[in-house]
Amino acid sequence: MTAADLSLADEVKARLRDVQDFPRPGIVFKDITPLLADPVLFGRVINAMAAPFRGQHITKVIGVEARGFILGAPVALALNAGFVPARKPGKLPHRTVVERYSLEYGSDGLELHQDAILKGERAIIVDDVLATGGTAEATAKLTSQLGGELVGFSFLMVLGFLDGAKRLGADRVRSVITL
Ligand SMILES: O=P(O)(O)OC[C@H]1O[C@H](OP(=O)(O)OP(=O)(O)O)[C@H](O)[C@@H]1O
Ligand SMILES: Nc1ncnc2[nH]cnc12
Repeated sequence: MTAADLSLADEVKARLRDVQDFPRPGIVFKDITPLLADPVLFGRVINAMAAPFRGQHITKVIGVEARGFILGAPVALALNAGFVPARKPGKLPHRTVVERYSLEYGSDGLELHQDAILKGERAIIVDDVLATGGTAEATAKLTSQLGGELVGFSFLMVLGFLDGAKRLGADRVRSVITL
């Protein structure tokens, strides 16, 4: 880690807002909206999330609804890759593949369009938070079902105490900060 990375991590940590007991009692919710409102910091975060995957011939970036859209679309542009939305059930209009999963505060489902990723395409998954890893694991399963080659995961933050990285394979997980 360089000195510049260290100061970015510190700035990101300083700009997150902790909201106690949201959306359930006992959860400390990491609110990224103060960071998104700062265009300079937002731009530096996107650059840092794309950096580990530059030169790796990524052709698709999959962003997970909803906060993963905000980060995933600019990361896709930074990597000169296409953007693929992984959406909550019933939102995508064309034929889909579906996975259900549980997360830190509930359970849900995700879908990809069947033609969103071609066989052998090199893809990464982008999201704001890695908590239990349920969401990212479901997205990885969808990518594999379509025949994509999942190169890795890029998160803004990893909640290290929840062990999600182990579930995904720690060597494939990159993040700007770990909490
Ligand atoms: O690692 P996990 O335990 O699966 O949790 C991480 C997921 O939880 C949040 O999404 P949420 O479903 O709350 O959706 P949102 O982005 O629409 O708020 C977050 O944006 C990740 O996608
Ligand atoms: N603690 C948390 N804060 C924000 N987003 C989350 N997604 C899962 N857990 C979260």
